[in-house]
Amino acid sequence: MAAVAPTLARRIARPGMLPLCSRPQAWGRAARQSPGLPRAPSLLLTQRRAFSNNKILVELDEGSGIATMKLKSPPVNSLSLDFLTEFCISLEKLENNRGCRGVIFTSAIPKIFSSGLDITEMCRKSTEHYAEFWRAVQEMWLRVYGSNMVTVAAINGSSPAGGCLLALSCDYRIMAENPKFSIGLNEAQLGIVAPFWFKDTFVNVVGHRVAERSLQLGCLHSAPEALRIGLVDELVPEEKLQDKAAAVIAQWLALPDHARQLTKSMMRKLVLDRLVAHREEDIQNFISFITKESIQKSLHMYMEMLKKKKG
Ligand SMILES: CC/C=C\CCC/C=C/C(=O)SCCNC(=O)CCNC(=O)[C@H](O)C(C)(C)COP(=O)(O)OP(=O)(O)OC[C@H]1O[C@@H](n2cnc3c(N)ncnc32)[C@H](O)[C@@H]1OP(=O)(O)O
Repeated sequence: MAAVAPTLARRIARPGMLPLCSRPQAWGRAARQSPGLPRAPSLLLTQRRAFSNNKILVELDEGSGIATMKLKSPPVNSLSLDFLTEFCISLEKLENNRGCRGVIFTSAIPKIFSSGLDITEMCRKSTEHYAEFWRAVQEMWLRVYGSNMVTVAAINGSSPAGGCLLALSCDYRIMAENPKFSIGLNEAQLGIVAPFWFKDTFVNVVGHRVAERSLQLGCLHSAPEALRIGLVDELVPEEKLQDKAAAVIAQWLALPDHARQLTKSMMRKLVLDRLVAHREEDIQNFISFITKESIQKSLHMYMEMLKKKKG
């Protein structure tokens, strides 16, 4: 894993290279193993494979074909460049493993699913750094939103902004029914703007009106409210979250893979293609926005506010 990471990091970062996700993902790929094929009962019970790098723990149950990607980057699972690189490597490994047909994303950090993009990656850095970071953010979204596998977010904590985007990019969202946990695209509260593909993903889940209001106000919705507006699909007690997520994936995998995958592609292709077609422009747009002095000040003030809240 350590030997692969720098290569992939470079591939994500180099503007001249074909983006990894320009390869067909949810479309044009051979279907995975068809459902309903008998599996040896012993496999169902025993075969588990785990691999881990620094920030993500991956466990694959070979009997069911369901993997769990546990985010474990203390203190708050912020999406740093290193984290995003590891995330994409882990997901690519699963995507290339024909024995894996579904993934659960969850957190190993109590009370926090992900705190969103690492704000320090957006403060006082070089243009080259911003380009590399933003390409990695795009890559994460392209890979999850375009995945051939069934993807479920088991949201066991708060999930603002980029963390919410990760959940929104899945096929299904289950949240722990703790009213203290919140989720939403709160970028406006930081004085920044959710990019068009964050917005498109949000609109595709909750509809235009709810998305517009929530985005303009930078809302963080409590778990019950998230359920009410359709931002998450169901709430369950935290201790039942993982079992429920696996049960949902099994249900989705009961359908023929090719039909599910082509349908997913049909629903998502337009939005995915829009970013793929405008990837470099989107990076330049991010750079010109984030390097504005007023934006840097806003981010600085927000970080100070987080620190004060703590003290
Ligand atoms: C053209 C387009 C331009 C721009 C688009 C950019 C899109 C941006 C998307 C984003 O995702 S921006 C990030 C938004 N995230 C947030 O607003 C979350 C902020 N964090 C919190 O609300 C809380 O930290 C919490 C996640 C609810 C956890 O609270 P808790 O009380 O448990 O921890 P604490 O606040 O003390 O934080 C611990 C530690 O972690 C630091 N931290 C928190 N979040 C981030 C983050 N996103 N990035 C970097 N660092 C983060 C926090 O400052 C503390 O640090 P310290 O221990 O050094 O004080």
